[in-house]
Amino acid sequence: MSSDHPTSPVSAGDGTVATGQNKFVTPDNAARIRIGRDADNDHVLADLQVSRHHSEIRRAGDTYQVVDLGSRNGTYLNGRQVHKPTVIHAGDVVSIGRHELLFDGHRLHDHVDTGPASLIADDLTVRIKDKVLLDDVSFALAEGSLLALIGPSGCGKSTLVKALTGLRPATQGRIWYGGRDLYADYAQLRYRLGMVPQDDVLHKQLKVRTALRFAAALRFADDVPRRVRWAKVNEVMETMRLTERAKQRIDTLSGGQRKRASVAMELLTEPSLFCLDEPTSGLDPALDKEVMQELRELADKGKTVVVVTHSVLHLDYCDRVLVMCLGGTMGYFGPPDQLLAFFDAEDYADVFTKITEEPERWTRAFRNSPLYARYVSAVNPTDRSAPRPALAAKAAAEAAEAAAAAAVSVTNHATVDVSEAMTPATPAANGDYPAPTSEKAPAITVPAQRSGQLDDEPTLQVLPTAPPPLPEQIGIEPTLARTRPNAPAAKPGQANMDKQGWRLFARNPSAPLRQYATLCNRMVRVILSDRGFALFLLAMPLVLAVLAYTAPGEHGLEFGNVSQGIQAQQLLVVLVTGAAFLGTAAAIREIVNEAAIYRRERAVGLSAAAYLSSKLTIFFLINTAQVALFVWLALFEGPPTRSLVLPSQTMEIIVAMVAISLVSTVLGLLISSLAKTTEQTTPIMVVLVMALLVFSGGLFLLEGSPIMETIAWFFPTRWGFGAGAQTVDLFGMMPKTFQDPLFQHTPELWWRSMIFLGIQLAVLIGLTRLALRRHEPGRS
Ligand SMILES: Nc1ncnc2c1ncn2[C@@H]1O[C@H](COP(=O)(O)OP(=O)(O)OP(=O)(O)O)[C@@H](O)[C@H]1O
Repeated sequence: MSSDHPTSPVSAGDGTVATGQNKFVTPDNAARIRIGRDADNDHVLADLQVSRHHSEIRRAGDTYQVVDLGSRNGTYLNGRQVHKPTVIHAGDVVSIGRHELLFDGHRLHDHVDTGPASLIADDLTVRIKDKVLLDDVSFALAEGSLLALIGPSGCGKSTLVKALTGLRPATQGRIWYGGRDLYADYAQLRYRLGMVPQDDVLHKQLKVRTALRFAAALRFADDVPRRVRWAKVNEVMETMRLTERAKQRIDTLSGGQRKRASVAMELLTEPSLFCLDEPTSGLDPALDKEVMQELRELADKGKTVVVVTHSVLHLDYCDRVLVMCLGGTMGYFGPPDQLLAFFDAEDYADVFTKITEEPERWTRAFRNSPLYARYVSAVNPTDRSAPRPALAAKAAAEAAEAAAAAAVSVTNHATVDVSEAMTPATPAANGDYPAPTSEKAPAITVPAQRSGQLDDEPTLQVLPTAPPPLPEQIGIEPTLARTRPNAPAAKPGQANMDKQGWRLFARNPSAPLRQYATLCNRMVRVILSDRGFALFLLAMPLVLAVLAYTAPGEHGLEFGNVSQGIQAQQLLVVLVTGAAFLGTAAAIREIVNEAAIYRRERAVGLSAAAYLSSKLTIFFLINTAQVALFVWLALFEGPPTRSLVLPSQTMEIIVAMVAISLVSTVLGLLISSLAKTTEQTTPIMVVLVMALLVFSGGLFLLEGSPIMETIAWFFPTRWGFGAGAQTVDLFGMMPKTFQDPLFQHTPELWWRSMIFLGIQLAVLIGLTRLALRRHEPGRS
């Protein structure tokens, strides 16, 4: 690219020119263009996912570099996040929020994705070990289409939705989203996808408005003011007709309202593609119809909507229906009004019977049908026999016209009707199904160009719209990626997710810190909203303290003779067990309970470190208070006679017990992130608390049994019990045959016990962070 490109005389005095919603800059010498949401940027992007000062394009000698300014949602170059100043080349696409800036060597052409995006599934196959869950599924959807996915239970509908949204990428095949490889560019494109899974992704204990406000705080750039976020929340509630329910708890909403709340949450980020997994399950027919109507409205507003449904009553609202057969194959893809004729069925029950009884036959029948040729092969990017070039040429001509028109009047998009691609198939030769009578003709939206001043532009500019699209970009064709040779492909079965982690934290600590504060706040609100759980947390230490008083003897942990030693040992066992129980009980369900929420929020930019830190902080505070109360009450009448390190004997015991409970909390969180269901956690907890008790060394002597002693090293109760025993000098009270050298009353041993607990804590936190990766989107 040349640096001697002429500078433009078209700018206003301040170097900016207003052009509709956008303005473009003509900086003198084009040394730098700052891009962001604030009005003081050279190029302003009105998008709540864009930070106030988001990125810069800087000149560096004869080249230009893109630099992220520590934005919350990142700057992407050809779909990969930019972590350091990176040189841009002609044809590169810099993406910021919903904006795509195409660099032509001199200028950046700004195209905003306001919704419409086409979708092509190309030969999607999902295998888990030897099992094929999805088998060669291919189809194309024009923007603004509504697709219903139907089929018998277990045929792979959810699997397909997970593949389409990158939650569990296909092990083979690709998805082209608006012409871009979804898996390769997933780190950036995931913000454009809306996904409403079967499980609710809002905390049901919260009120609708509160839950949506938290969702907005976690999704928008960290510097978006609260009033702007709240206004957006009000807007999406209005759109989904939830304003009257704003103060109602989500668990008191009807099924349909709950789904609307989930859709409202997704609308916050204005995604282009919406996938909903059984939003109508459990709803009565009226609500079912209502939800389908709403999805139709969304599609009419330009969103591409994919809905999994068991209900076939309202399929006529859809543009396309995909019938799946057991084994994950396609039994039908096409307009709803040709479906029954294709299956030669009277009703949908007949269709389900046929595909359940003879899935292979119907898979084959569809493969060989003109419907397949028309709706699948014709737009399948791998099928070179398809009549694509003609379509592309026609669309290219229309696009050129559209671009010329846009040169005069500035618009964000021009719409070119390429409905030919989507017109119904002609009747089959064998007359198996009738010719369609009516058909929506989805329009393919083409970015238009603002021109007029282009000839005299300065060296570096941002233009508010895109250049004339390449022919392949016009139809539902996956070729934008081909124009970007730098774009890395995704590995099979994976979607490219950039790791932000510490690098982002170092550049912009406010973003993850803001998330951390929001998550802590939300966790407290969720706990307080669940009165039963809050009372349980408060009652547990009281109940345990009462139980501690059932231990025989009146001397508590006082130093004394052998009989007092036995009493002290028994009381310490109660304290250690109580502390371990308090630690694990609350934490063990936490992550598995909200795994669906975590997965969804990770997909829209939640920091895993912020998430885990918030859990640790709140649980540590709760556990510390609980254990301190429990131990203080239990030792009210019998504190230890002497201490080792701290001035207060009781405090020293409390510190040891708190340490046990914190390590147990993290152990609970680790198990919670590994568990598949909440039900699994209860038996695991019972076994875990038993093991913590056995390996504490309080029930019987571990010394002298090397295997037991070695295993005990890995249990926090071993070191916590040891620290308590050292404080009370259990070694000094017990007869020789019951003396464990670990229990000697020395400060060195006490510190050693605490250091071991600290190491266990750190290791378990690391393991929990790793285990959380199981819930990451973009992994198979
Ligand atoms: N992680 C997995 N490992 C092995 N098999 C799996 C896994 N996930 C799903 N399956 C299997 O893949 C098949 C398709 O599952 P999927 O959930 O996609 O079906 P579905 O059509 O959505 O079913 P339903 O209508 O009952 O929700 C089922 O047989 C299921 O048991």
